[in-house]
Amino acid sequence: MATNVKIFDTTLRDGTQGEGISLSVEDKMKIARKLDSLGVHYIEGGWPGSNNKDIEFFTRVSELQLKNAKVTAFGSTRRKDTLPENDMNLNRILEVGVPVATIFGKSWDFHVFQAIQTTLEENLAMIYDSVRYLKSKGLEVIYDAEHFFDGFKNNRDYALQTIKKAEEAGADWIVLCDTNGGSLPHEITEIVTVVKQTVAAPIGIHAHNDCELGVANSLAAVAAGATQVQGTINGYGERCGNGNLCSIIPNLQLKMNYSCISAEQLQSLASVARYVSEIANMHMPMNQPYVGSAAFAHKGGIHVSAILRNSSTYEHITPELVGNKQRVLVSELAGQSNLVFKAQELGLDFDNDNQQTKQLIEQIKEMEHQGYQFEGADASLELLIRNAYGKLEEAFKVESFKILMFKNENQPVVTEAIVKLNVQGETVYNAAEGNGPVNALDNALRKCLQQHYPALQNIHLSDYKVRVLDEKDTTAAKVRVLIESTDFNNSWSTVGVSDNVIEASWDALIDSIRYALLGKPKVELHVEEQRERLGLVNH
Ligand SMILES: CC(=O)SCCNC(=O)CCNC(=O)[C@H](O)C(C)(C)COP(=O)(O)OP(=O)(O)OC[C@H]1O[C@@H](n2cnc3c(N)ncnc32)[C@H](O)[C@@H]1OP(=O)(O)O
Ligand SMILES: CC(=O)C(=O)O
Repeated sequence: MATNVKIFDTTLRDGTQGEGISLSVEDKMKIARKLDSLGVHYIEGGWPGSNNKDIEFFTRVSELQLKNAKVTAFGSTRRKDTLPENDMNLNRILEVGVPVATIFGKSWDFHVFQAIQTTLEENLAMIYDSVRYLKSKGLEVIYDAEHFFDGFKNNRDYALQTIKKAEEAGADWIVLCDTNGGSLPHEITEIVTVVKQTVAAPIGIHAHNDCELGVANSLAAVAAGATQVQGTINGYGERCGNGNLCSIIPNLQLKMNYSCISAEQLQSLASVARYVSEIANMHMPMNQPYVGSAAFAHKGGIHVSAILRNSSTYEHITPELVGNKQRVLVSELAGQSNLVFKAQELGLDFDNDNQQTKQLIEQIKEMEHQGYQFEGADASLELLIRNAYGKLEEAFKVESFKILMFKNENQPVVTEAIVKLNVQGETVYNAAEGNGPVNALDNALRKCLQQHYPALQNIHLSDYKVRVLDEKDTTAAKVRVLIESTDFNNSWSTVGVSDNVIEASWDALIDSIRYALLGKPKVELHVEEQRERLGLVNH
């Protein structure tokens, strides 16, 4: 039977020590609920001795009625030369009413002298007294041996004495911390093996990522006998972060045959990772292993050709096991197989030997050479594919557009756009103002189309990015514009390229609206409505 490994999540404590991350109480509550449904065993909610926000989280967390996780509060061992019952940090842990306390103490003699400036004996007493005090109050106590690996390398005997003190005082877990993240996997293996022979309490690992080894070191510790892993979602945390649970959990479970969470819970991993990144307002790297949007995205034509035959040729696991999915990108590196895959996704039927497919691939490669980028503009790509195979019914044709901008001194700039379209045989002409040229064009375009296509009112632009393609030409440089649009249920991206930023924006905008109108029938106006629109109604 698979050995159980307990997952201790410290996103809400060590995760918030990462630069740029600040979570409100409400954010912490939302993340705690997600972590609980993911099935982690411990949620470290914060340090009640540090701030009122964390205290409020602990007082409110019972509202969540968590099903799987125990909530734990963090703190340090008592201050030097005091009694534990007089120590504010320890008492705050008791006051917030958690069932589990996680306290850290010093294992590195260098830190005892330099950071807390006391004697080796007093540090041992601080560890013993603090664990004992919390145990005497009935709490489960997790003892985090800060800098254990550095301490072991510097003074092995003393480092081992510190954890023996914690065990003697009744600690339920001894967690070995690679606090500075400087250890290598083989060192972790050797040291955890020695610790296993020295203490009987269950061992945990808390590995920082400063050598990009947070995950590898956590796995090495488990292989050497640790049965608790502390880490964070997406690896957030102090400096370079903590061991990333989004990689540690699937590695333990899918590669090493340990059991952490259920197979069903594992399938929510990618969505938990994205959810936490949204709440933390941290960009999620697309190439993040297991859970990133590119973790199973195939770009090279050789790869796509093979995965069409068998996905395992270029995928180390089935993406759905962690709630992710396979994607195929089309770019200048594509072969015909990439297009065949895309076409199948769109429900279009064509094969490799088709002459049109070959021409379309050439067209895409040439356009990418000119500066287009289709892997970030799925909707423009779909329009191109549909057009090439005669499956694109155009809702409208553009006849012309014009932009006027004027500024009087001390007055804001006024921008007006005039757009002329042919909407299935009918010429439509409209003008609109906007807070810039792209906004004015968008408004005029909608005015032309809205009456025939009411669905447009639910569609808006959610992002607009401009990238200069050849900086050396400065203001005359070619630019690529990427527009993201949404109708609240779906979002799609389109691209335009030109040496005129307005034209590039217009092309991306037109693609966005065309895509939005795919498959939408034109609503015919009654004679009265047409007369009203043309201003021929007598009021
Ligand atoms: C490895 C880790 O990630 S540990 C967690 C680190 N996280 C944080 O520090 C975030 C929260 N911290 C805080 O809010 C504050 O630092 C507090 C409230 C804990 C302490 O604030 P202050 O009392 O102003 O102390 P300050 O932060 O300046 O210095 C740390 C103090 O803790 C003491 N200390 C450090 N580690 C320990 C320990 N394991 N046991 C006991 N005391 C400790 C230091 O000796 C120092 O006290 P001193 O100045 O009397 O020698
Ligand atoms: C306890 C902790 O956060 C560390 O040692 O890194």
